[in-house]
Amino acid sequence: MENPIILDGRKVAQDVKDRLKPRVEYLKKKGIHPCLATILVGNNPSSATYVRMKGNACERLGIRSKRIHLPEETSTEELLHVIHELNEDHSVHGILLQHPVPAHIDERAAFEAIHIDKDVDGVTSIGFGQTAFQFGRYPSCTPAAIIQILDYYQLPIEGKYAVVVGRSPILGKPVSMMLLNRNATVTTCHSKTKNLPEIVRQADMVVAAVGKPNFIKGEWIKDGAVVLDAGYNEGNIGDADYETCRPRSSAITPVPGGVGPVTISMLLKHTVDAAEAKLAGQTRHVSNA
Ligand SMILES: NC(=O)C1=CN([C@@H]2O[C@H](COP(=O)(O)OP(=O)(O)OC[C@H]3O[C@@H](n4cnc5c(N)ncnc54)[C@H](OP(=O)(O)O)[C@@H]3O)[C@@H](O)[C@H]2O)C=CC1
Ligand SMILES: Nc1nc(=O)c2c([nH]1)NC[C@@H]1CN(c3ccc(C(=O)N[C@@H](CCC(=O)O)C(=O)O)cc3)C=[N+]21
Repeated sequence: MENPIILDGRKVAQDVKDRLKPRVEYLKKKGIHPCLATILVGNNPSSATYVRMKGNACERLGIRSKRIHLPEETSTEELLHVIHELNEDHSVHGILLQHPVPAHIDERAAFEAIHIDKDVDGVTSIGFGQTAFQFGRYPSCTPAAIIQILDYYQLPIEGKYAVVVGRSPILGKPVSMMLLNRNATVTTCHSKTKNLPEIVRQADMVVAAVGKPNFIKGEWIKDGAVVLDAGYNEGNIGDADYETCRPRSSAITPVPGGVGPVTISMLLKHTVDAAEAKLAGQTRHVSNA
């Protein structure tokens, strides 16, 4: 392929945010100030950066951000307590617990503690199940971002063979479900997959969600495939080797400026959705508490 479409995540994110602005204004007029609580545990500098970016993006759009930073030595019980308090706090509409938390904490237990109405990042098992069954409100933000990019550029999903490399609970697994729900034929690969390059070579659409810099090679990419790189590694490096993948693809997300900014815009969208659901009084009917 001579001139692949460079899928401009900043443009997609701006479009999402522009459409949120009037909704935020309306909520405020009705006396509801949308609010996202972010929880950062420990001192991982890149996690701190992402959480700061999320909080700042909220505030730029007029969404309140309640930023909670807990020390590295926080116990699972202490973290659960903080989450329970946020569940009860009527001024908070969404809760984002930044992954990963320090290893001594039971991250799954912490995710599960988030009330389904406030699970704007689709991290609970109920949120995931609802995403898979197509009736839930908030899918995980990065998978939602990938779908948003495809739709913005009107790249068809139905009937395509999608290969997802990675199966984590908030990225590889849910994006596989979402692509399946859009009638793609999906293969999900992981660290025990044999012949990964051969599988990727069949794909019309490749989602890179591995967490290893430049892991997906250009030689694995079928001519004209669409490459969606969710990877975000030290030094702004994606999981797909951009220089070799780009010339073979028909469309590709760069890093930075691809999936990342759209992920943040989806988080804002889900927070506004949650505030609106509260205004409409819907949330009392859906509960995992
Ligand atoms: N842009 C954004 O908004 C976001 C970006 N990210 C980025 O996406 C990437 C993935 O994140 P995340 O899903 O949380 O990472 P995880 O580490 O949780 O998962 C990585 C997945 O990749 C698989 N994997 C590891 N090595 C190989 C291999 N050699 N061959 C095939 N599969 C392999 C693992 O397999 P197994 O299950 O067998 O261990 C696992 O399923 C990271 O770069 C992260 O920074 C993440 C979230 C949001
Ligand atoms: N519960 C949870 N949900 C997440 O969605 C989540 C998480 N935990 N843990 C960590 C990863 C990482 N992540 C990023 C989001 C945006 C950018 C982003 O916007 N990056 C900009 C660059 C920003 C810059 O560094 O200047 C870009 O790609 O253009 C990057 C990474 C979300 N994550």
